[in-house]
Amino acid sequence: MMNSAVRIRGLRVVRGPVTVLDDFDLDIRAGSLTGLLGPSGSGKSTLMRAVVGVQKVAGGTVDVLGRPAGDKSLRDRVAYVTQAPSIYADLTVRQNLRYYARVLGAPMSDVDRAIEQVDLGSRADHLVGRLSGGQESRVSLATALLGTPEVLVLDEPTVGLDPVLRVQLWELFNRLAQDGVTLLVSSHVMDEAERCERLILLREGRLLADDTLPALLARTGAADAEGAFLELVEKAEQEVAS
Ligand SMILES: Nc1ncnc2c1ncn2[C@@H]1O[C@H](COP(=O)(O)OP(=O)(O)OP(=O)(O)O)[C@@H](O)[C@H]1O
Repeated sequence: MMNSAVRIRGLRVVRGPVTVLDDFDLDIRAGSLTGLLGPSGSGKSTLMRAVVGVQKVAGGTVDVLGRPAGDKSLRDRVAYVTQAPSIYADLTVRQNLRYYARVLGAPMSDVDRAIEQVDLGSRADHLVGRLSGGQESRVSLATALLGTPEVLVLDEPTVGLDPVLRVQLWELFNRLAQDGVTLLVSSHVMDEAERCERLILLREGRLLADDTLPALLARTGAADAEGAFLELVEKAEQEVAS
């Protein structure tokens, strides 16, 4: 049996007038790097919110590390970075991280390690308010690396980053997974699929595919993730029409 870090069964989420997820099942293996891909509005953030336990759900179960999502015992075992950075513009990078380390009860020695991991060593004493958007989102990411979270849920962490930095971050995610961390990382950039061990393709709250990139390409005959996605969308639409 798979050693699941995340186990979702029959999840139903309704936001306003929209049923975003319905009868949704998913297992994420412990120590894996899973890419959650799909167009804007497909339900990626909603799914991530459910995994970290901040989303009101209308039905089904979400278990993380064997506990219900959002359970108190998961507080320092699961880290979540949203698209909106929750860091202080009037503090330096290091001051922000020291603050979060204190809040989380993480050792102060984690601060410099996390700053190095996101490649912000040369900016450690700069005010966050004076950083670029990409640098700012890396400070957010660094806060999630404090302590030793077993599950990292990252909502579009590479948005606004240049290609070199994006590659570096995906390398970091892969290294963390090799060290046993379970990562769920969303993106609407299909070519990021190449960097994940496993892909989840979402469209309108439906799981279009849950596979490795090579398997997905073989199955669809497409040359890349974007082509595979379009192929699967077309197939799904034909099924609905027939
Ligand atoms: N606060 C909200 N109230 C009502 N509906 C919402 C709310 N937030 C999101 N939705 C709806 O839920 C659906 C899924 O949104 P979600 O943010 O999960 O998508 P996403 O794939 O993460 O998109 P993006 O890449 O743009 O962040 C969309 O139809 C959206 O309009």
